[in-house]
Amino acid sequence: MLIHGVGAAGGSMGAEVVIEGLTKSFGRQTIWRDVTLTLPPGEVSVMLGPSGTGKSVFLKSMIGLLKPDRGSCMINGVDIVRCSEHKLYETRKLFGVLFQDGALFGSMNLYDNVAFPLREHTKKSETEIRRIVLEKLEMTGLAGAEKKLPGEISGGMRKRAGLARALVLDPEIILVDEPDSGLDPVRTTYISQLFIDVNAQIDATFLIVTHNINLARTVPDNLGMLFRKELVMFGPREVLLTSEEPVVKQFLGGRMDGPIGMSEEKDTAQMAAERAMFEAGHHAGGVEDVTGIPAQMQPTPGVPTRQGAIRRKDRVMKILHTLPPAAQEGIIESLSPEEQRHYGVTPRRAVHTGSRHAAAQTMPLPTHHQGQLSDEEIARMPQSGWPSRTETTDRFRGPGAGEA
Ligand SMILES: Nc1ncnc2c1ncn2[C@@H]1O[C@H](COP(=O)(O)OP(=O)(O)OP(=O)(O)O)[C@@H](O)[C@H]1O
Repeated sequence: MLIHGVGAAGGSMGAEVVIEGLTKSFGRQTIWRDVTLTLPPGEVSVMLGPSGTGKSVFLKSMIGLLKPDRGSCMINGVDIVRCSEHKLYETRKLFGVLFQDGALFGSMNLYDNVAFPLREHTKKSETEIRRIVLEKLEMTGLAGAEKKLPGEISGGMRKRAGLARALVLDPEIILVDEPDSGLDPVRTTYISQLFIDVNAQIDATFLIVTHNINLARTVPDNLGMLFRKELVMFGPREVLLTSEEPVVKQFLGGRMDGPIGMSEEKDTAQMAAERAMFEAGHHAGGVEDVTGIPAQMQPTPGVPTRQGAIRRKDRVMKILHTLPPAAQEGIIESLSPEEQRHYGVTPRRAVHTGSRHAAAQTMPLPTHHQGQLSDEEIARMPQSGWPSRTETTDRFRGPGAGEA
């Protein structure tokens, strides 16, 4: 998607979202409990989870459309769970939300749909509104489609129009509910590329909830997973993509072999019976040979560098020693030789095989490191070797393990 007329990422950076001990039930049914995680500013995070685990409820709780029973969700010093109606109204303006079908008004053309929040929430003149609407339509590849009604365009276009509308109030946080629903894999990749490009242009914090494994493996900086009413894990993408946690492994492989069953979770007897079947040779489905950490999607050439990705490098290097060995290795391998020197780390494997490294070799290397840590800060970073597997995986297990 070509992006014209939009400058380098400027203005404010995305907001950090700090969620602690968040619990939500409807009557006696607990949806999830004790969810603790931090969405780092300007980074892209994906929340995975089998159907019905409450991913949509989670998004709605973040914008105060649903009231959690316990816990807090802090954004710029405001707790969405407990703040006044007035504060909630103000804080909601920081969010851009892209609902599954774009949630457009069927009787309004795209121009009026995208202009709607500006007319509703600002006192801007129609001239100013026109400038903003056309800019956002251009950004989302919809220039020229202003007069179309939602019913006259494809599902992918409706989603992009929903995104254009989510962008008009300059959001600091963008929430996306199942962007791939109803889209083919190619269109899903295009919309993913658009998220990365928009993130690079406006540096907003993204949270995308999805079932889509491809998207989860290639788009975000951070991955989380909800299962059995809890946040199983949340952390840098490399942690989940190399995780041995059965539910994470099963989900990312799209396999039948594991704790997730046909409708909800399996009981022990069913799991054992199925295990025997898979061991006897029945194919568990999914993509078992696609494991490890694929290259992350990058902004389209010509689009500014992602400030969130730059900050993330320093952030993950600071917590590197707390991560499981396979994740550490993945992170170190994702750095250019210059960055490895800058952070004082070396890849463990001297000889690489596989497509990821081959791809990395053909990419132009940055001419200077992209992190922002001073030499002194790097000197103070714990580089105490490789921690033991048990020590580190425990940190990424269970609801208490939410720090990104
Ligand atoms: N307003 C509500 N009142 C009562 N129960 C609700 C309400 N909203 C959602 N639920 C219940 O919460 C659970 C989680 O729903 P949610 O839509 O968040 O799941 P999800 O993970 O987004 O699923 P999917 O991937 O299928 O969209 C479901 O059992 C649903 O019935």
